[in-house]
This record gives sequence, structure tokens and C-alpha cells, in this order.
Amino acid sequence: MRIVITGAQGQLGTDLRQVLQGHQLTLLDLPTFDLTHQDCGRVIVEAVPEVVIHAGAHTDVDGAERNPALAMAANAEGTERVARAAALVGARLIYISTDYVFDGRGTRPYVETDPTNPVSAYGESKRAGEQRALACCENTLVVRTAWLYGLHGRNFVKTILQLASERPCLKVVADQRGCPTFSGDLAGMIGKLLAHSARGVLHVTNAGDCTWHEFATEIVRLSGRPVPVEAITTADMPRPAKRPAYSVLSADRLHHLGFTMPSWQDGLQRFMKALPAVSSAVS
Ligand SMILES: NC(=O)C1=CN([C@@H]2O[C@H](COP(=O)(O)OP(=O)(O)OC[C@H]3O[C@@H](n4cnc5c(N)ncnc54)[C@H](OP(=O)(O)O)[C@@H]3O)[C@@H](O)[C@H]2O)C=CC1
Ligand SMILES: Cc1cn([C@H]2C[C@H](O)[C@@H](COP(=O)(O)OP(=O)(O)O[C@H]3O[C@@H](C)C(=O)[C@@H](O)[C@H]3O)O2)c(=O)[nH]c1=O
Repeated sequence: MRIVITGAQGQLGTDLRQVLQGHQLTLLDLPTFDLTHQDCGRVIVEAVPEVVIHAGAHTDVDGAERNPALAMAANAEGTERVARAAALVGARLIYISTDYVFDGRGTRPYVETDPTNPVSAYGESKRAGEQRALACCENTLVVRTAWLYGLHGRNFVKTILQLASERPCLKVVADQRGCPTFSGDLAGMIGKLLAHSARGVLHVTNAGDCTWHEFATEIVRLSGRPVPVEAITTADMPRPAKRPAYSVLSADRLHHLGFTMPSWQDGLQRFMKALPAVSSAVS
């Protein structure tokens, strides 16, 4: 299959490249491919793909709060350009979106049809990306995922491991709940979804949920370091961008399609086992 991947050098993009290596891949990312450039769709049209997996995005949540125009330019306008290009060549578009499209006031797992109401500029720009993808390309699947961490790239797990090696004690918020997701598992599921014609919005995360504090506690436990992890509140850790207090995504639709994802604990264990080999290869 001819597949274009945007954000191909990113955390998820790197895993997608590995999972999809049997396909004819066109890999796009900064600096040669810039979503904020008006003509960025041209290279997609020229590749005449059957599928475009649009993982490229401005993902700095606090940075987006400081510069919302840049987040909109990449995540909303850029996504529209990608979607128009996909539509022009009759390709299917798989757009990767986020749990941060929800405001977090929910009390049960969010289903795909629940109303969105982002509380951050990043979430706002990704929601606009979803809307434009669905409007500009008829054959679109929006894959909403959450709390991604992978072997390649910066993420919460690596930050916690780093802090645990430097500090006597960690402080982590215990009033935000979501679904940590290993990007290798997400890439694998996207590979399976290529053979399925699902459209619309689909939630894909590792199974189960936890708070950032519970997640950090498990990361530290698996690391074998005896570092205490103190539970704090969001108010104790002011950040430029608001995060949803509850952004657990329901797996019901995924299950109805016949798929399941491993638990977040299982994903984290496999990540931790694989990390030393990757770290020593890059250092
Ligand atoms: N990380 C997470 O926790 C979650 C991510 N998502 C979504 O999943 C997708 C993949 O995320 P992830 O792999 O973690 O993110 P990364 O930031 O690792 O990868 C995104 C890639 O997009 C590139 N990019 C940024 N701006 C532009 C631009 N203007 N033009 C072209 N490319 C650009 C980045 O380049 P550079 O590094 O040089 O900026 C990077 O290579 C994104 O759409 C994100 O919104 C959804 C839920 C959770
Ligand atoms: C590192 C650290 C973070 N935190 C808190 C801050 C914040 O509320 C929460 C998560 O922190 P981060 O900034 O690492 O994560 P954040 O950038 O909010 O992660 C989000 O990224 C985007 C791209 C998404 O799409 C989301 O699904 C989500 O994964 O943990 C602590 O309490 N203590 C700490 O030591």
C-alpha cells in the first residue's frame, strides 16, 4: 500500500515507520515538510497515496498556550491542507487526535459522540484539526489517543525516569485521570486498522486508566529506584495550559470493531524492558 506519514520523525511516527515497513512509505516532517506552509499538500498529492496517516502536529501543550496562533497554523490549517490533498487523490486520511479535546468534567469514559470542549489552546487546535479533517476528506478516520509515550522522543515516562535519578522525592498531580498509551501499541493498532474501513472518530488507548501520580508511581516502581512519589494537586503545580481533570476514553467502539488494546501496565512494562537497548543505541 502507498502510505504517506506526516510527523514521521516524531514519537508515534517513528513507531509507525517500523510497523508499516512492508509498505511503500513517503515520510514527511520538518524541516522539509511544514504544515504551516500553504503548499505543503503538494508533496502528498505527488505521492498519490492510498492512505495518509497524519501524525505531525505542534504537541507542546504549554507552548501552544503561549503561542496559540502557531498551534492553529500547524494543527488546524495544516490539517486542512493535508485533508484536501488526501481528498484530491482519493486517499483515506487517518488523523491522530487527542483526549485534550474534552474539558474533563465527565465522570465516565468519553465515547466518540460526546461533545468536545477543549480547555487549552493545544486542545482547541486539535479539535479544529478534527473538524477540518472530517469536513475536507470524506474518507477520514480520526484516531483519538492519549498520554502517549514511546521509545523515541520526549515524554512523561522519560521525564519521570530522569527526575527519579536526580531528586530525592518526586511530586506528581493526583487529580488528573487518563489513559497512558505506549506509542508502539498505538502504531500496531493503526496498522491493523488499515485493513478495516472504519470512518469517523475512534478512541484508541491502552486499556485501563490512572492518574499521573499512579502512572509515575508505577514507572518508579518498575525502574527499581526507591524514590518516593508524593501526590499533589494541579493547584500545587501551576502550568500555562489547563489539562482536563478526567479524560478517560471509552474503548467500546474499538471493541465493536473487533479489536482490543493491552492494558497500560502491560504497555509500560514492555516499554521499560525495551528502553535500555534504545537508550544505549542513541547514546
Ligand atoms: N504526545 C502525546 O501525548 C499525544 C499525542 N497525540 C497526537 O499524536 C500525534 C503524534 O504525537 P507524537 O508523536 O507524540 O508527537 P511528536 O511531537 O513526537 O511528533 C510530531 C511531529 O510533528 C512535527 N511537527 C511539528 N510541527 C510541524 C509542522 N509545522 N510541520 C510539520 N511537522 C511538524 C514534529 O517536529 P518537531 O519535533 O521538529 O517539532 C514531530 O516530528 C500528534 O498529532 C499529537 O497531537 C495525541 C494524544 C497524546
Ligand atoms: C513531569 C511532571 C509532570 N506533572 C504533571 C503536569 C501535568 O499536569 C501532567 C502531565 O505533564 P506533561 O506536561 O508531561 O504532559 P502533557 O504535555 O500535558 O501531555 C499531553 O500531551 C499532549 C500532546 C496530549 O495530547 C495529551 O494526551 C497528553 O499526553 O503531569 C507533575 O505533576 N509532576 C512532574 O514531575
